[in-house]
Amino acid sequence: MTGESAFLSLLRAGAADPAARGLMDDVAVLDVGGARLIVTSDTLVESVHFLPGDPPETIGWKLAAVNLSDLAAKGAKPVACLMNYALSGDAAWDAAFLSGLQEALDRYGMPLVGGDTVAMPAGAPRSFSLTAIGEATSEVIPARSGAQAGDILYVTGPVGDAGAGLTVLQAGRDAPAALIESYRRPRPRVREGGTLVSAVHAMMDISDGLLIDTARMAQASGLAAVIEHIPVSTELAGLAGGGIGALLAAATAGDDYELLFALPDGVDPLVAAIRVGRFEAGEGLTLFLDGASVPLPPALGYEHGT
Ligand SMILES: Nc1ncnc2c1ncn2[C@@H]1O[C@H](COP(=O)(O)OP(=O)(O)O)[C@@H](O)[C@H]1O
Ligand SMILES: Cc1ncc(C[n+]2csc(CCOP(=O)(O)OP(=O)(O)O)c2C)c(N)n1
Ligand SMILES: [Mg+2]
Repeated sequence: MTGESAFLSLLRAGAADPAARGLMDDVAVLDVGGARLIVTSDTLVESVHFLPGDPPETIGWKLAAVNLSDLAAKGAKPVACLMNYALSGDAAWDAAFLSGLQEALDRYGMPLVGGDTVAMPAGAPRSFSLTAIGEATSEVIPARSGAQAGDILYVTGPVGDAGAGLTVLQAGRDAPAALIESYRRPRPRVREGGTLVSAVHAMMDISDGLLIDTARMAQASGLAAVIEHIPVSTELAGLAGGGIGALLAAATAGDDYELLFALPDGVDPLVAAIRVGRFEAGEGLTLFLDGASVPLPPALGYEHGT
């Protein structure tokens, strides 16, 4: 057994506590003393989630942002966080990391209240984890599994900018600053999640790619999903064009941190959102662009260990 999804299947077999939501959601939901806490944890690893040469401020920012994005996907209000930090061996680097982290924590109102610090063996890649705690803002906390046949699927913004930013950085080429910024400093949609939470049937964030995350929402909801539009920014279209290869790259690169949500047909999203598809009875994911069926790419998105 290799790979993230196979390992998660093993974990799911033992995830009986309702707080775990079957390990099929972005977060755990804990009922504690009448309050409902939303808890999530994500890790960033050098050369896996960020480039060794990325500015340390941006890595600190990103560690907070990817966790805040999971809170946003449940409409949760950030409460506090804990960080597990591996010293980089360079005090100035560590201080710069913390300044970027603090900027994000201040921006989104999520104080750091604890954690742990270690040193790694020489030569080990940098690695950092953060556990974010939020407070539910709605009676029903949207899961990935609540989409209904006939629902319309939306995203809160275009996809593929971060993936393109990574590609140009890896190639050492020049790129529009907006693409690099999307890769290094994702903006979690905390405000939008709070607005959407009471209206949506299902919601999650897009970390691994529009196609794979839509397929996950469809599977969790016991439905088929049809993607009819892959929205890209003008910066990305200017760099990569609007051909099918560029669109599929944008829909599978991941690192988008936009919200993906299902709303009943005819309901106004109330936030800036782009319609990308719909749910219907059945199972699986299909792509239908410009009136023509498009074969799915071999990889629908990012999966660790594959
Ligand atoms: N090592 C682990 N131990 C326990 N639960 C895990 C582990 N890795 C992932 N999960 C759980 O599996 C589910 C899916 O994880 P993931 O795809 O990483 O979610 P997300 O993209 O929202 O971070 C979540 O409920 C997460 O908490
Ligand atoms: C250097 C580098 N290579 C590749 C990627 C692409 N990438 C790595 S992990 C990932 C998915 C998101 O990370 P993950 O740990 O799966 O977060 P989660 O889905 O658990 O929120 C993507 C798109 C990257 N961000 N940086
Ligand atoms: Mg995760």
